[in-house]
Amino acid sequence: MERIRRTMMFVPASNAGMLREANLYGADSIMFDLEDSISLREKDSARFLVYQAVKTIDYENTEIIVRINALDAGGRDDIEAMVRAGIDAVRLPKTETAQDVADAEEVIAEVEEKCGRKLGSTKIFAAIEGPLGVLNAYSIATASERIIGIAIGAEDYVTSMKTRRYPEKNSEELFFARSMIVHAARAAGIAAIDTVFSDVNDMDTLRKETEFIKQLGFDGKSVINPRQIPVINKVFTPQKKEIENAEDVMSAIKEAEANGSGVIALNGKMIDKPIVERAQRTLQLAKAAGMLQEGEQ
Ligand SMILES: CC(=O)SCCNC(=O)CCNC(=O)[C@H](O)C(C)(C)COP(=O)(O)OP(=O)(O)OC[C@H]1O[C@@H](n2cnc3c(N)ncnc32)[C@H](O)[C@@H]1OP(=O)(O)O
Ligand SMILES: O=C([O-])CC(=O)C(=O)O
Ligand SMILES: [Mg+2]
Repeated sequence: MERIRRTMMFVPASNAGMLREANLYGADSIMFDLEDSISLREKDSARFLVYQAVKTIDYENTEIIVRINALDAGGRDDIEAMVRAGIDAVRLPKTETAQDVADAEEVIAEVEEKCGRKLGSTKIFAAIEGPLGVLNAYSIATASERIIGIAIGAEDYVTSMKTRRYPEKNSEELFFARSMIVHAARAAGIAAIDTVFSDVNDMDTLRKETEFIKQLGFDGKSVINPRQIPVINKVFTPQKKEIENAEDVMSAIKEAEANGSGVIALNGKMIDKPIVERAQRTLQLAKAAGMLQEGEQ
């Protein structure tokens, strides 16, 4: 079954308590951070803590991702330890070009070979956090067979654009970058993940922002605090009414096909191929979110 990625929670890797409890909050993916939430003097101990955590804690079926440092700032050591620990994917920060992905992939492949892991088993998420990366989004998204998704990192992006975030103005400063990233991901057939929302007490704006990025086509959102998870998961989980509507669409099109037609009206609305594909997608997501059993519909 397809992996659902509504929420990817950043967990600062220097905090042993957070590492231990990271799986308790219902995030679809956990993303241990070795990069910007870790001070320089804690980098080595944080890497060691994540290695131990991944080796010894049962995170069950949750996807385990680690955000590494730039290759010339400790990232090679991060890859060495994380591939050995057996994580699912590496998140590359501040990806600017396809070459950045190729460079990381070379190190990952070397370590896989050295420690006997299956070649290609460590996947890559590339975070795009600056204007050059945005302009190169499609070549980044297609730079490696290992890439399973791209994400926008808005805090660094607005900083490099010499602006700031304006959630109170519908985040218009992010519209171009979000559009580029979601188009690149869709054209490449991989996941598109939106950026963090930094006010951990403003659930109302978080919900509105999540509804908006869902409207653009994103699969999910990066998270910085457990309290944000239920808000985002709810927006990205098909609701009962949507599931019922998708089931009605599937029944209607079966009836049309039985009568030799590819189009039919349901409650005054036209149903044909793209609408059927959307209904199938809703049912797939509902299954992945545990709302429907495998085999239903
Ligand atoms: C721009 C970027 O690079 S963003 C990515 C890097 N940044 C991060 O990873 C930051 C992650 N988030 C955090 O560190 C924190 O949530 C903060 C600093 C934003 C807010 O901290 P607080 O106000 O103390 O959080 P809060 O009071 O809601 O914490 C409640 C509980 O959740 C835990 N928690 C909070 N955030 C996280 C997290 N990201 N992962 C795991 N557990 C967490 C706390 O340890 C606490 O647990 P406890 O009740 O057992 O003590
Ligand atoms: O990737 C993210 O959403 C967090 C981040 O590093 C940024 O916003 O710069
Ligand atoms: Mg960043």
